[in-house]
Amino acid sequence: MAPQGSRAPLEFGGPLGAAALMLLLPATMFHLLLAARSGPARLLDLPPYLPRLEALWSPRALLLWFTWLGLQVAFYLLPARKMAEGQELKDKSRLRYPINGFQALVLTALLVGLGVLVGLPLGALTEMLLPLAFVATLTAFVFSLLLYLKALIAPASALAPGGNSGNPIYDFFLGRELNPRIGSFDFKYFCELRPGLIAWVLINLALLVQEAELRGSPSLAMWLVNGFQLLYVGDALWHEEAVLTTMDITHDGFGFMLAFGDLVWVPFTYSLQAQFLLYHPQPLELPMASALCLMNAVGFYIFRAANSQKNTFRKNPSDPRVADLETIPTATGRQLLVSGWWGMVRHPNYLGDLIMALAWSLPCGVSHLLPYFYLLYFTALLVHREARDEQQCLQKYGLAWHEYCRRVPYRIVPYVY
Ligand SMILES: NC(=O)C1=CN([C@@H]2O[C@H](COP(=O)(O)OP(=O)(O)OC[C@H]3O[C@@H](n4cnc5c(N)ncnc54)[C@H](OP(=O)(O)O)[C@@H]3O)[C@@H](O)[C@H]2O)C=CC1
Ligand SMILES: CC(C)CCC[C@@H](C)[C@H]1CC=C2C3=C(CC[C@@]21C)[C@@]1(C)CC[C@H](O)C(C)(C)[C@@H]1CC3
Repeated sequence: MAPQGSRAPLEFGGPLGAAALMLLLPATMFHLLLAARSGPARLLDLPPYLPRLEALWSPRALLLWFTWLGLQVAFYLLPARKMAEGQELKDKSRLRYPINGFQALVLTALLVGLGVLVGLPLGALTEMLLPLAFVATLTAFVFSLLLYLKALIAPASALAPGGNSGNPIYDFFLGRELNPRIGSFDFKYFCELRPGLIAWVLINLALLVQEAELRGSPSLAMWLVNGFQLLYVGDALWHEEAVLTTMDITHDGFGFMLAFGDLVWVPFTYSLQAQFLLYHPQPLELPMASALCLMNAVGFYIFRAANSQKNTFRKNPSDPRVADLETIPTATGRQLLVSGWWGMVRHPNYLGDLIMALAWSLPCGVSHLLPYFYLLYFTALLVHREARDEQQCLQKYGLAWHEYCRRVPYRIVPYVY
């Protein structure tokens, strides 16, 4: 049952928008997978061909996918170096989460390395991307249905503010329960980082290995894309605790949007640049490669410094690294930073992330739009996310938020937006 009197305004275009997204997102992903391996590799053309069911359905892919999920569950259940507490919930309690995502990345790397040493054909994974994406999509639908049903028996205090409109399509998409768990196993926290992000870099690596098999050695562009994205994923898992304060964990329910986004969209579309490079090798000279390394480093520096500054401040405002920063008090007792990174624009971390997104696409040259899909999608996602966050902050902080917006007028790009 939805909690009475607490209906949140509908997001994502309501039930119609949610239904459209549930069709459009998988369709877009399959289009990208097919276009990347087609000769013309055109983002805006109709799909080069429609795959037959035999090309999509493979029991081997199903087995591989469930083995992958099982492996990551096993790594999640291993003893963690630290247990972190999440944000305070409606009933004033706090959930505890294991911090062992980076350990899962290292263990996966060791296992895959061992596999390759004994003859595992890692490059062959690139031939299975289509059936893997298909079984992963089916899994995401079934999983979201189970989450929806589980939420029917959850107490009102466990429900998310957004996904309880009473419309089944909308609630299925957005997710009804905030932190669905069985015992201490937290489904949303588990899915947010590990299976999708680690699969992303593993797919990238398989594409690099396949390129080496086809052409004798991996191209410089492929090395760059692999290196940049591995840094991003390694950083996310190293700073795993920070995910506990993102809106995905604190605000959004766990439904199709995040289940599909985390488990399917991330590994199969975020690896698009490496997929494109395998089928469309691009020349890249050393001076250009150095410039792209610099661009990625600048983006990463802004992204990491801004995120760490906010996390340090939220954990302990008197920490010497942030104690001198100027702040605005709010009625909630919390403060808002108005100097340092958060005094430049209201989302400096998004700016850094966008600069990195550009550095990941440029190694693919400028002859095709396809490798720029991530940059285009990500810009739209962050602009929309920024607007959602703004709404939530306005509700939380009221006048203090208005004051912050007056003092820091630009959202993401100084003097532009
Ligand atoms: N690669 C990808 O696909 C994606 C990456 N990201 C990345 O994830 C990271 C996290 O992003 P996201 O969860 O959207 O949001 P943020 O990390 O930007 O967090 C927003 C929250 O920060 C707090 N805040 C805002 N302004 C201030 C301030 N001036 N002083 C102190 N606290 C402030 C508010 O929460 P409160 O006050 O309650 O603490 C606000 O709700 C970003 O780096 C983003 O780029 C995000 C989405 C997708
Ligand atoms: C396509 C759908 C409409 C929306 C799906 C969105 C999801 C793919 C993203 C929502 C927030 C995300 C975050 C990351 C990955 C993408 C999703 C799941 C993130 C884990 C990437 C790595 C970063 O360092 C991070 C800050 C940990 C990110 C957190 C948010």
